Amino acid sequence: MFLRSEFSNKHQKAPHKIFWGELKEEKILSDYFLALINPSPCILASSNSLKRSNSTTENTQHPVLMVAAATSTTAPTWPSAALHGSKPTHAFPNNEKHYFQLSFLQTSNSRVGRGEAPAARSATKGWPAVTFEEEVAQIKRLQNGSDVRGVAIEGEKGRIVDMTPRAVQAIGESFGEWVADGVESSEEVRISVGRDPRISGRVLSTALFSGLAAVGCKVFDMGLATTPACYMSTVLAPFAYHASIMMTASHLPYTRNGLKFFTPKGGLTSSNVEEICDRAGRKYAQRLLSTAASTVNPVTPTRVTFMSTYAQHLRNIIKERVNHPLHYHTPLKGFQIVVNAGNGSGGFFTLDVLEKLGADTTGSLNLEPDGMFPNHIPNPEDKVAMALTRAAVLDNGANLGVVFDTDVDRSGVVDEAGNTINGDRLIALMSAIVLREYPETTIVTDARASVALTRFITSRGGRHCLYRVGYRNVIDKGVQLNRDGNEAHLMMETTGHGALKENYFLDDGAYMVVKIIIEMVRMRLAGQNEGIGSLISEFEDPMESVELRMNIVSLPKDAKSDGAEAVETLRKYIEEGALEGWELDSCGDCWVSDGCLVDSNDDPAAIDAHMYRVKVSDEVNGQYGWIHIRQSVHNPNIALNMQSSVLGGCQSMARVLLHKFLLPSGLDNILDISQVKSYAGMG
Ligand SMILES: O=P(O)(O)OC[C@H]1O[C@H](O)[C@H](O)[C@@H](O)[C@@H]1O
Repeated sequence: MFLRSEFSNKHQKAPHKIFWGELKEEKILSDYFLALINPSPCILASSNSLKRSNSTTENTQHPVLMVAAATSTTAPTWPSAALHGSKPTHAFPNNEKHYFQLSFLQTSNSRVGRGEAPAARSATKGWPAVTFEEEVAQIKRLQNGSDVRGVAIEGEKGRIVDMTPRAVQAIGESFGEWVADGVESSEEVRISVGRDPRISGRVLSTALFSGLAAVGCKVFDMGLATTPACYMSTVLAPFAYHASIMMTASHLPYTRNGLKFFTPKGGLTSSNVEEICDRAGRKYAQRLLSTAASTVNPVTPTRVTFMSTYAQHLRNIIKERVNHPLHYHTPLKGFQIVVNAGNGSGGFFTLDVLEKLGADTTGSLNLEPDGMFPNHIPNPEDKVAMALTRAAVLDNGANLGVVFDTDVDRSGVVDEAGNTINGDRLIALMSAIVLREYPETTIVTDARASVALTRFITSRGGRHCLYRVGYRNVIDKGVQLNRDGNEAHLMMETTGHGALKENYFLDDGAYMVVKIIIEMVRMRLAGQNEGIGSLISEFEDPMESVELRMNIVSLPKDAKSDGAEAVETLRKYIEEGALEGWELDSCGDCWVSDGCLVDSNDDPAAIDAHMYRVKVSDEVNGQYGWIHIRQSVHNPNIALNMQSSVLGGCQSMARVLLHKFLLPSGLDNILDISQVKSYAGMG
């Protein structure tokens, strides 16, 4: 009898799917292995050799099949040296009973993956059936809010490859069907695909093309592209595709990859993506459990050079809005703008937008796409990225520095004095620009924004709506406010994601920069020479601002529900008055003037992660800070953000959290609270 279960490998500190087996005959085991690995070369290692040769197994391009002796005293000794490039052979003493745990740890560039050996499984007599639901769940777990994200190549300790070509193919098929369902006419469904420079992009996009083509879609390959460009390919003539997919994992490590989906109506919502992943999971599982071999059939998509049309579109916006009285076609003449693309997809902005408009871009950094991101993570929240850009601006005496994330849906800037403008400060800058154009408009942000930002917005006549973390939540809230008659022109997350009503409500880092550049030129034309940073000179940073994480240490399948329970438990503690001076923020109809949020408003989108913001006061200072607790979108952890207007305020909040909540509630059994302990000075 064989059992199969999830299990945490203590050496790898990560969950792995395992096969538990009691094996009597050499033949069965070796047949199973041969069928499973054939024809790919693989490494076969015992748990001991794996322990000893971790580096070997992690660096290899071959799948690793781990064979760990479990409880048996007669467990076989596998060759301690890993076998490369050949099928494993091992003589088992006949007619002896052996107990094994078999686990696929990692795969790459391989036709064999965890859960991807259908023929082998069904052909192996007596081997346990893999449950359909489990395989569906694997694909469903790739959903990350409104995106798909997963590990595409080996390299991360404790993470298995789950974004495999077959998974991507199945998602492509179900997205193609989903799009076709929404197309009224009988015309052929046309879908474009772009990607960032990640090294897994080429192989995975081949799988995506194949999936889309398999359900009858005509596929257009944009090659290296940006996320906003993918959306724009659905609206700009003559392209106007029915839909588009951007393959990217944004600022995540080079090992990850992901998908973002668009139709002319905008980005898909979390529930759309859930539906697509559910459908894809069924396809994937059916295929996996059938005896028929399944392969990724290569198709040749039509290659399009959309990025040059998109760059021209951005140039036209700048030309038209600046409307330069002397040189209409080169409105950026006389400006030096340094771009740091972080070796992601943003380099085009320097060459095809700024230089063609007359800007000097000397001093720009990391423009060459490189899917290993050798210099730093392309991310405007990254300290190195911002510091290098600041240095480049100051060294070159530039007027502006621009930092893009990998796929250019986020950006940050540096003003000519070297002030870095990201997070809340970027929202303040954009608010100043937008409120000039649309007085009294509502600005929607996530609830990690500072009280000072609310003050900044309201003092300029605007209204501030704080909403749930997650850029789609923020954007959807803005869409809903407009639909309900509350004009909201700017929706921005503190991560740098931002959308404008005038730009299709599209999450678009390039458009933010376009707006800032237009304002910079406009200011100079109006005789204001202080530079863009002067628009936020009154903005105050919070006295203290901290983010801590608590990893959820339960089994992966329980992590989501355990995370939700932890967050909900804090809510109950606060509602019951267990934490003196702590009060849940609430904002009734959801737009407010003085900054508050409880995540109880599940309109327009269903709650994808539990989160609350809590106001914190004491007798001496009155209300001095807030704490925001939430489930992470990407990883099994709880994020804690705190801000305080008094020195030591964040530490005192951390202490209360530790002693009045985490320890008494017993949540320290499912959460790793070491960061909180150490911040509270107790670690
Ligand atoms: O939950 P975390 O790991 O902190 O990530 C949260 C962030 O994830 C992505 O980057 C989304 O694009 C953001 O909208 C979100 O704020």
